[in-house]
Amino acid sequence: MKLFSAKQLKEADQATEKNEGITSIDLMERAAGQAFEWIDAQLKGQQVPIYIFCGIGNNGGDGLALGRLLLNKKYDVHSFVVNYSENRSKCFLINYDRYKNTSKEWPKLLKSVDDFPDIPANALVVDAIFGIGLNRPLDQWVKQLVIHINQSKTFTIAIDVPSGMFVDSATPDLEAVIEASVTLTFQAPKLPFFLPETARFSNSIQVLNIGLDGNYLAETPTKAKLITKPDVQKMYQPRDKFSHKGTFGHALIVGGSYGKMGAVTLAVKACLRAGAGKTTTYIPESGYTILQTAVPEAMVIAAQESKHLVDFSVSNEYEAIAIGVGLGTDVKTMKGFKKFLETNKTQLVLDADALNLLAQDKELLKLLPKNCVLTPHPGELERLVGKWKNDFDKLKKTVSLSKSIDGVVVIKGAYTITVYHDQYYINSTGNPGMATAGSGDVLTGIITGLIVQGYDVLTAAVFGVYLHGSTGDLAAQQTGYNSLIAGDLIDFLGDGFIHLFRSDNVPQETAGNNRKNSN
Ligand SMILES: NC(=O)C1=CN([C@@H]2O[C@H](COP(=O)(O)OP(=O)(O)OC[C@H]3O[C@@H](n4cnc5c(N)ncnc54)[C@H](O)[C@@H]3O)[C@@H](O)[C@H]2O)[C@H](O)CC1
Ligand SMILES: [K+]
Repeated sequence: MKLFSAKQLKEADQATEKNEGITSIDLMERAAGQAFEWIDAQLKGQQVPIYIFCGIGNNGGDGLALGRLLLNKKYDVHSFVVNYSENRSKCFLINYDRYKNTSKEWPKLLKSVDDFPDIPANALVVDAIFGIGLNRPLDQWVKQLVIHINQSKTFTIAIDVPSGMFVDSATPDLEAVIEASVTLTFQAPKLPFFLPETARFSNSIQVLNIGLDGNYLAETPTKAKLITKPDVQKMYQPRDKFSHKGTFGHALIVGGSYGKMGAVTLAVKACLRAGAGKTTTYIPESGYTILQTAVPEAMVIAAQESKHLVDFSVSNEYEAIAIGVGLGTDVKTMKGFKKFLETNKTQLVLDADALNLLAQDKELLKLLPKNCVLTPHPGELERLVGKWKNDFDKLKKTVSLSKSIDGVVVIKGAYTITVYHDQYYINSTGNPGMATAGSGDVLTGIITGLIVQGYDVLTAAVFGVYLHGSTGDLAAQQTGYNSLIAGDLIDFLGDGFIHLFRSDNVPQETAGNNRKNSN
């Protein structure tokens, strides 16, 4: 699903008006009508005081049109115009008149803190102060109004975006943003709904289709995409009946150190479950028995050194090498790692301590082969690219890193973002249960397993991240969040694949039953 910028949404707006022969006021009526339908379907006529705060632009116009529709359906509506400027938009003014013709009670004008109404605890608040047109910090008194609404702790519905949130750049003041209970957003979600600093303001997103021009939406490329099930269904490569294990590649997992062999165990198991034809691990000698016992399906090459890897001389028979899980950052390991990078030509997935070694000596980044995949969590990313000022700056820095290595960078988090050059692929699956030791090792294994099967690195990263998250969601239905452990992600990976082509409406019990049947 494409995430359009504010500028693109305005262009889509114009294309719709031109191609459908409608005016912007018709489009606003459509948007407000959709918001009305949604709210009416929840309230079903229930009488609660509805407090609508409208700005003076088109977001405010939406709010007034919505207020009129609610009044027509005999809801108890109280409207306020937040008079932050004299530059009222045309569509706002038309809806202002229409509102006055519907209601005996005119919207109350708010001009300063003194005008703020008390908001009853049982009120439903509608935030239509600012939408995608916000382009500078809020005036002090408008910020106070936002704080006043947030402090009311009432159920708050944001129209299009929570007011105060910037769509295409960093939100300058995180205290001046509406904390929406639900965000009714038009046509497509907006990028900051998924970024760590701002996601909490747009809890529970409902996308309302207002029928913007289909051609414009289809043909306009966006920097950011939200990756959902239909996107990954297209990525899946079905298996040929006459395929054999050689068809699906050979992966090498390099890592492990004394006390951290579990990381390699998890990665190699995940790699096999993701579908790699063959896997080999290259580990310090002390891990030999552990690996052979824990994963009989994997081959093991034990290095001479017992506790840390020092020498990384591996053959070039693999389609991809994952390096870093449980590796450690011993000085001798660093030396060997550098030597390995100087000669290696195989596709790489770099995680954990391999990223920490790269961060210790950034010159090593120049030795990476084209099209490698880096999977940092925010701490590892910061060590690689330096401190960022905000989420947009973080993306910018990650884009630079991706371009400089000509590879893929996966920023792990609640909404994992895969960055390739200046494209962002935002993942929509996963849950807080996955914040557990070893979860990242499993992801490394999945991505590597997909690459060796023939998925290109970008697809392997985007698809792998989605699968990792959806598998976590399926696992959590059985374990709950607290009890989910990384090994569960491996156990449920098969369900993750099967679920790709199953209806989303499968009840949780059915998913659970299927799992039991398959065991
Ligand atoms: N195509 C669509 O997506 C549709 C969008 N609709 C709604 O329209 C808004 C966007 O409306 P717009 O008038 O462009 O902007 P806002 O209402 O968000 O803001 C009003 C106006 O205020 C000025 N401004 C910006 N920052 C500040 C500030 N800090 N203080 C004071 N004034 C400020 C700026 O000039 C803005 O233009 C969209 O979100 C939807 O809700 C349509 O209804 C349907 C089609
Ligand atoms: K809003």
